[in-house]
Amino acid sequence: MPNIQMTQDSAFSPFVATAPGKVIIFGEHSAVYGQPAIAAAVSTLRTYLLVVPTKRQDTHNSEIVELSFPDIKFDHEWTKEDLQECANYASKLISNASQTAQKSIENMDLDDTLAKMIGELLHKTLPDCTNQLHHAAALCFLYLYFIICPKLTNAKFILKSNLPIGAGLGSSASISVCLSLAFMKLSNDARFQNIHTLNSEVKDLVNKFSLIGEKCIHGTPSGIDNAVATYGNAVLFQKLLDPSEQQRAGVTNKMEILNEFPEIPMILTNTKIPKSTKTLVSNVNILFQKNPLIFDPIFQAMGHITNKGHETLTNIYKLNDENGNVKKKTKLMNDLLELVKVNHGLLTSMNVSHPGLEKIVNLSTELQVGATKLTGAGGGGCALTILNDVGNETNGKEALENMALFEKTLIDDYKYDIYRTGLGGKGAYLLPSLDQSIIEEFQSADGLPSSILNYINSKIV
Ligand SMILES: Nc1ncnc2c1ncn2[C@@H]1O[C@H](COP(=O)(O)OP(=O)(O)O)[C@@H](O)[C@H]1O
Ligand SMILES: C[C@@](O)(CCOP(=O)(O)O)CC(=O)O
Ligand SMILES: [Mg+2]
Repeated sequence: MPNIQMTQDSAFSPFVATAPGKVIIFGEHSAVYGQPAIAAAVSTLRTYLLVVPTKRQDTHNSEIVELSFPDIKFDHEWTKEDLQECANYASKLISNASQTAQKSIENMDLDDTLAKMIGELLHKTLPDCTNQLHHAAALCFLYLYFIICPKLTNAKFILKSNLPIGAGLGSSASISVCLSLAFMKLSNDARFQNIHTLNSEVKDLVNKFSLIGEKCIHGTPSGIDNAVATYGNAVLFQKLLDPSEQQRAGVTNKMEILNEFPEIPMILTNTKIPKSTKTLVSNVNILFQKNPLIFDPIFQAMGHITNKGHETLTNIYKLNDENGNVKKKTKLMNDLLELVKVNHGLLTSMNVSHPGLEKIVNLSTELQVGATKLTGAGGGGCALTILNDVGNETNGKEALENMALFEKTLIDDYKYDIYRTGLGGKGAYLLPSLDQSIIEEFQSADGLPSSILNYINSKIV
């Protein structure tokens, strides 16, 4: 580790970038194969990135870039010399991109040479790094750094999240969005000058850069997670696979913000069984390559579930809005639960469930509290239980007792965590100025104390 001294004055004021996690309601995995999927932001579970100027240099008077990722116990700093070769290559890449039909770097695919050069840089500067979590996070950080502001030094990036990591709630996308926003703010590129307004143009850029970050972490993302982390709310999303269709539409995916999205009673359960999206997505691809005639129809069926689910959710919203009749609502909720069950069954058929997830599925069936599906990549992580419409005429005392028993069993017997959180809400956000006391507390506190969360969240409007 370099011996650090204090030097010149700061070049920018500390700021925070934040982005939420997400829950996929219908269509994980099939989304990667161009099928529609529905997801919603979980705006209470977010990643927060504090960026501060460092005013430090190492013993050879080299400026540095520092990263502090305490959630995964990963700290590192690179000197300007460490970063120089990749920065030179990336600067050429950025300038070449502006002369192509795509016009700018965020429209280009992941550059294999740059990714390889960063791999070598990591091998040289972190020779003992065998931790996959560290490696993926460092690759995402450095790739976005090089393609957005490769000349930046004297900055420290402190990233903390109250989202469970690797649990299917989109922590990778939320960090990609925070890093993209932060690097865009620190870049001198004229295209990012309106960044504070976070208007739709800026959000479109954040969405594109964060998709590149997701590619660094798990290879072939559909783009739904970073879209929700960027735009917030609930979205109906479809990746366009056919280049001619992309060209016709002028975009690489179709996305509709769902303004008619009802509040649905649900519980999220985190099994705490670790999983890697990269591995699960690649395992599904192996199955698909081997038997496309079997798996393509499964993906298509999941697409139909999403469309039917969209229609059902919209009808529930309309009924709620009109204070509509209970019988109709019960029927619609039953339709929704049916779709949840089929979606989970299809995910199981592509081998992305886990015995720890099946325990939740079985318990919710046994106690008749609702229907459960895995959410996110599966293989562990979280399950989403959509609950019966408690409170209607068919649900009395017994239903409430079963609900209590469901939660108690999950927590006390299975040792799982549960979240009772609403869906939707604010997407990416930038806080350009902060009280000094918050900056200090953010850096020194273990995790994210409520004083920090309350302060930052109260400013997200
Ligand atoms: N708070 C965090 N700090 C550092 N890295 C993080 C953080 N959250 C997510 N990551 C990165 O994202 C990866 C997890 O992404 P992924 O496997 O897609 O799971 P998910 O997106 O479901 O949480 C981790 O391996 C790590 O590299
Ligand atoms: C499996 C997938 O559909 C969702 C992955 O979500 P997560 O990383 O498990 O939160 C992949 C994707 O859509 O990019
Ligand atoms: Mg992820």
